[in-house]
Amino acid sequence: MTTTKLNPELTFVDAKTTAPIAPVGLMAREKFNDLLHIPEPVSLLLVTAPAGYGKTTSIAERLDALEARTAWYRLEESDNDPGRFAAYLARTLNRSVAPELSVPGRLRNAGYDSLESVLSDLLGELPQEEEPLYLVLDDYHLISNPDIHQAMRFLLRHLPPHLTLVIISRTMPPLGIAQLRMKGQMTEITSKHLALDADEAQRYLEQRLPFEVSREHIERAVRRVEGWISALQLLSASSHTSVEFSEFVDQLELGNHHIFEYFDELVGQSLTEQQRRFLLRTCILDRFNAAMVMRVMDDNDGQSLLNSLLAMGLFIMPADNGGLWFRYHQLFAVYLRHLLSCTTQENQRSLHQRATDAWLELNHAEEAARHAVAAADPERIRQVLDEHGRKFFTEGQFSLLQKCLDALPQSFISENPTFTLLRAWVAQGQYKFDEVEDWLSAAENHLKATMSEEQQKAIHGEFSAIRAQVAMNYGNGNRALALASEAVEQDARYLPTSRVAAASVMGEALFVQGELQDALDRMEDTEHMARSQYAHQNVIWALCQQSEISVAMGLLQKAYNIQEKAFRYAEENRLNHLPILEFLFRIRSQIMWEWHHLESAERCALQGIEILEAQGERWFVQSYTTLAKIAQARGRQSLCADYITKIQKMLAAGDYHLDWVANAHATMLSYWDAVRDQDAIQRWLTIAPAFEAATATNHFHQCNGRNRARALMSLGQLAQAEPILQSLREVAERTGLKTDLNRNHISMALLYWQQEDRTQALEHMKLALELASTTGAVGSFLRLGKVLIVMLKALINDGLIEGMELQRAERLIQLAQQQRDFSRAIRISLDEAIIQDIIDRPDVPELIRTSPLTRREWQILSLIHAGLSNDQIAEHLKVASTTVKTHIRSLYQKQNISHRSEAIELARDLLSKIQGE
Ligand SMILES: Nc1ncnc2c1ncn2[C@@H]1O[C@H](COP(=O)(O)OP(=O)(O)OP(=O)(O)O)[C@@H](O)[C@H]1O
Repeated sequence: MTTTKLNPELTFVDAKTTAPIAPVGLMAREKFNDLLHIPEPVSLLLVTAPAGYGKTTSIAERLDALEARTAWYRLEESDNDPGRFAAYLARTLNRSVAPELSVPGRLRNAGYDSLESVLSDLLGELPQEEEPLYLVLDDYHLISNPDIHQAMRFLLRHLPPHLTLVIISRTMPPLGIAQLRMKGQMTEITSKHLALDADEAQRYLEQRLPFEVSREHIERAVRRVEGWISALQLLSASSHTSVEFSEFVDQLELGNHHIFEYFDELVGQSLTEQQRRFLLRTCILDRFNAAMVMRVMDDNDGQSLLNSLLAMGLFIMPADNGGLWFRYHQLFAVYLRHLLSCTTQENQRSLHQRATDAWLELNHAEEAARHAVAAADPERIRQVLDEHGRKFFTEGQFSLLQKCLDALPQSFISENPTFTLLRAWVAQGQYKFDEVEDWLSAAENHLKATMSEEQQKAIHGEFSAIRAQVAMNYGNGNRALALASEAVEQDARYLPTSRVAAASVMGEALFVQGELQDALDRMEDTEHMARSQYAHQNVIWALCQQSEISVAMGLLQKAYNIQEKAFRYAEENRLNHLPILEFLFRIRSQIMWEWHHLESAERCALQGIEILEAQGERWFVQSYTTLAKIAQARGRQSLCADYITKIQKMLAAGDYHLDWVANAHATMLSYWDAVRDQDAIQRWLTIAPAFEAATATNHFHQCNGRNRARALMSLGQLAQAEPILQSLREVAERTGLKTDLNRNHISMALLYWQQEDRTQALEHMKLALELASTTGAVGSFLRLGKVLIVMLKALINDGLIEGMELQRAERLIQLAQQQRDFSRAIRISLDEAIIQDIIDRPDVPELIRTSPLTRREWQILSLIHAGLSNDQIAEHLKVASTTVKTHIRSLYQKQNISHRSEAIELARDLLSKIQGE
């Protein structure tokens, strides 16, 4: 404790003892209410996070919003002087809560011997009220004087119950935090809490950006900046269009000049040589602890080195719950790696080699593999793969495996059956089927000379499993079944999951051939085999396949339950980061879309994107397809258009399975139909995948066929569409593809409606509604747009449905009314059912009731509204132009109309009442 007397001569700066001024566009952060508004006030509220994380602003905003009594003291370096510290502390209490304090006067005159005696007097003089008081010490990391720390510890020991000390700091203050934490006397707010989540970021950005940004881009931005508000501020100030926005976000991975400058200032000159070396050497690591630091730094006291860095308040974040592992903030890591690349002081390759060895010593194979790859060190890669390659595979670490295998010389692979199998499976997973065969043949040639016949037979069996998978992907079910049956008989010697894989292919082949029950049984067996081998990837895959088969059978609830099982398995085995999980999220989002739970569908699609982010955009086709469907269902045209453009580009650039392609095409066609882009539909027809009714024994061939029919329907070529739908229906009925049957009936209802065959249209709609009782389909109905309302109303008015179907129809009408269409013109026709509905409404214009129109006049009104000329109307109704004119005259007279525009207005008004627009 200091011995000099504390009686400073000061001219006070008022801003230091005033709460900060709120920035323009201050965003409320209600999520802190629970932490701040606790019934029993704690002694210490500790707010720690790196610079610019919103510590000061958030706490000021919340304390103000909660109308808490506060005293602020904003610290600077110069406040390390105890006299100055005491004077400002007394002043802030004096100004904010206790105008009668004698301490400031005594400090000025006689002075005090110690900070503790100042604090004792202050505590004694504070009003003893019950109302909570928050004493905020902002920027406490600037305090380095041990006397002040000691005084604060004294204060914490003697705080009255109504007083909470709020410490805002970039570093952990040395105030005996561990004890307070154990005693439950403190609340902590860290970067984890301060980081903006996607909802907050959306609110924050929407306020600042003059253009619309998709949720997907917002989530990506939040992930890249880890919710760091200052980076989001920079992002919003730097982007003027949504394209600039996403470019800025993408660029962050490579580095951003402004952010580098910010870090330059932050790190500044304050580093010792050893600390600098520490930063450069550890920035290549995804995470580190004291032991790791010791190894990469060749230092025998890793802990104290780590502590000295943590005390600097840099962007070092906790990487586990135990507080032993740390990592750099992603943007800070990019900055440090940039510095590393600009220096010759360190040899990056040897850093990575050292890291490989260190991780292997700690038995962290994945990290070891990543560093061995970064070091481009084949021997080390071989070592990692020898020990852990199979585990990477069963766990589904395909992209890591690929990187390892890419870095190995070809000969390393062909001489090793396990490496060859890994290589070939990875290639097949990336749809590089030709490469699969190349790898397998190369190994067979090589191994012929060195292996016994018995060994070769074993290898052949395992190779057959992968050849079966390739045959499957080429759509050759029979060959796949033959090869898989061979493989399933063979014990797996080189890759433990070969038999599981073969069993899975058999299930898939049966599925594709429309043998749904057998396929399901097979996939259940596969799941059990995979479980017994802890082959996580295969377990999830088998469950996803079971879910897909159940969807095909029309059992969407069952499919949902199977997905739940898969999610549980993933959670129990901590697999949430595995790429295969994207498959699970994707099929979950498809069910959610069908059930019209658009928010959940969107959430799942976005989670899929997050999981596959590191693998590259090529894999987002399916997620983008779902997002486009959701955008369409929400009537968000430009967003939907963006996704459609992206999907088109991706399909043009890559080779995808028909399942993905057909699904994407369905969405593209639906979009073009909604915006009436007939040229696009026409063009699509010229390049559309071939369709053969005989092969439509699975959902993707069914979807592909339906796409063709829907395209023809959009172009008015109804007669050509009809036989396609008929054949799809027949195959779906025969094989039990209930979901497809449901969708086929919906399409057929539309087809016959367009052909003005009301009876057939309604019959198919009725069948579709009946099937929907088990499928729960909603999305497929709503895709029809507003015409659905007319058909359903006709069904109801004609008394053709009752019970469950009636209820479903009413619900669908409601949803279709709420749905926003892209097209400005309302496209439904004034069918009898709709006309009746209009006449029955209390809010229709009087003349509609008093001078009723004939059926023909209604038809003509509808066609005028659709934008047809008199000649076109005559042609459409197959009557003479003069007849049309006569009807129009009568219609105008009855409704007291003199211009065509008034007729259009009248029709729009009437239809809008029915459609909910
Ligand atoms: N709730 C909010 N609404 C609007 N802007 C905010 C909000 N929170 C923080 N900001 C802005 O973010 C930036 C950083 O906030 P702030 O200064 O509070 O961070 P900090 O963590 O206290 O930083 P430092 O450690 O540098 O003191 C500021 O420009 C601030 O205006």
